[in-house]
Amino acid sequence: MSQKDMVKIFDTTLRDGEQSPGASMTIEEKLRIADVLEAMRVDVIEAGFAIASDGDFECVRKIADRIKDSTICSLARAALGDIDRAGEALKGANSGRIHTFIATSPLHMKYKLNMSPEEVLEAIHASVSHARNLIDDVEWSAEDATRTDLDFLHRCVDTAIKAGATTINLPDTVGYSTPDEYRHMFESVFQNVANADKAIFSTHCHNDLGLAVANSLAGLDGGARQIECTINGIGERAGNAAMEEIVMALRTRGDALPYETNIQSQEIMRASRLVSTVTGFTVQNNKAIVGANAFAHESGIHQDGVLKHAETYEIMTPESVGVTESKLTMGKHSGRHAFADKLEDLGYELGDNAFQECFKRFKALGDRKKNIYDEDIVAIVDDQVSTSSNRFQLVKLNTYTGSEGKSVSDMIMMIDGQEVNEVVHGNGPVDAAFNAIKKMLDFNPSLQLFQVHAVTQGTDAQAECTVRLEEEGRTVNGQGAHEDTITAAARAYIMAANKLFIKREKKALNAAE
Ligand SMILES: CC(=O)SCCNC(=O)CCNC(=O)[C@H](O)C(C)(C)COP(=O)(O)OP(=O)(O)OC[C@H]1O[C@@H](n2cnc3c(N)ncnc32)[C@H](O)[C@@H]1OP(=O)(O)O
Ligand SMILES: CC(C)C(=O)C(=O)O
Ligand SMILES: [Mg+2]
Repeated sequence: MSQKDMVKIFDTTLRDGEQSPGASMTIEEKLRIADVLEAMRVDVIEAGFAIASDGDFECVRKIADRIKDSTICSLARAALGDIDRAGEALKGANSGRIHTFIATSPLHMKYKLNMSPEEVLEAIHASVSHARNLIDDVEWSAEDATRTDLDFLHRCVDTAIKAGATTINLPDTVGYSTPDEYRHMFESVFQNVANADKAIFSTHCHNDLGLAVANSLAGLDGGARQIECTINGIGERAGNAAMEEIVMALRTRGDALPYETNIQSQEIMRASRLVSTVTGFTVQNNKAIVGANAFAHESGIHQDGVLKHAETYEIMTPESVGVTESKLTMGKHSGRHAFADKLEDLGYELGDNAFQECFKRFKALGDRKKNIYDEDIVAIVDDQVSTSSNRFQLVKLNTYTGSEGKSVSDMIMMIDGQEVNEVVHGNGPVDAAFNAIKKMLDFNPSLQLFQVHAVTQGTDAQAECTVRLEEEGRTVNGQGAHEDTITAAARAYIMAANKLFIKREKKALNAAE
């Protein structure tokens, strides 16, 4: 039997999440998100704030009619009209909840509500009792609980429970609290409110200081058994506690956090992508659990570790959150183990020398290029493999060019094991490079084709060049790849030259026989 306490997950992506500036969602989009939340087995879905608009009312109504496995909830101020509207929208729900709230901090009571503490207590009693007359499941929230005087908070909670609230939520509305303070607030309420055991207590933390998840978990230690959160942590200002972080913290650190949720964590990625698409809020790459880099490794030491045993650098499996597999991102920090693994994936089997040469070129490319794609590695390997045993090889090329005057090519080539250097002019950098090769090899074939394309996207993409040369009726093609287009062109030309010389030699041999 499990020793862990169950914690309800109350998702407010469709209510507090939608309060993020720019995150408005259509009814159809909200229905799609509600479907995914139900599939994740979220306990409570806060579908909207029914009084806010006819559209919000319709959203709550339609979600209540459609979703059968999760409790559907609507927010309502401490106002009878709000509560009636919420009750109306929830009529079709299998399991409905009215969530009514009022601010309890001195600041909010004085400046925003213009109400005395006694008036707020009366409003709590009136609103919760009214809601209980409409529905059995009533949640009451003390808005700005963390800046509320504790003695007054005890009285408010006591009043709400006496009036029939079944869930008591103590939000850190402005993300002001620290974990110790937040835990202590719950402990204080449990110690000072006689009937506290009659309700389930809930956390609702905002992320203004980046503490929303830590505070929510501290709330569990204080006795809360429901957490309010949103997918991707969206919500008012800096957002709410992120559901995926809470769920995976509880799952991964069950040893330190003895709580369980009903959430099907393999649905997390699907939910995250849907919310991101619908709201247009991209998830930052380094976002915990759902960021593009959450299961990606670029540095060689980490890649080596993950290849040998994933747990060296992964504290949860990618599959557990719905990611197919971890990603070994190839880049300048990668090492030989990861490069060998990538080559195997791409179907290459290289000998030792070719491997070392390709790895050297890959590292050099990594120094110049931000993202290295599979296509880049294929281009390097194909280029290297097809040129490594050739008589003529490019060692170094510098070109000097501009909008005026001739271009200059300063090239070193290896010709039959000897380095040869030429500095040659041309009409543009490619012409200068080709002239240098012609001079060093003392030949003058006709250029029939010169074609360049980018291997991947971006201005730092490698160029792949094709050159076709013709000499005395013999035609050959050469290819070359490099992040410097002129170098790629020179490599292609030299490859074609190698083929042409082989053909020449064959012809001479045939003639001699
Ligand atoms: C912490 C939170 O996330 S709270 C939820 C915040 N979400 C939203 O506000 C989104 C939806 N809101 C809305 O559509 C609108 O604000 C409505 C429909 C609720 C109200 O609109 P309006 O009647 O035009 O009022 P407005 O928004 O300008 O002001 C809010 C009023 O509600 C009062 N109020 C605020 N909270 C509460 C409360 N919990 N209980 C009772 N009254 C409240 C304010 O004091 C103010 O009253 P006043 O008009 O007497 O000064
Ligand atoms: C309405 C309440 C629960 C809220 O969103 C908050 O206090 O942040
Ligand atoms: Mg909130």
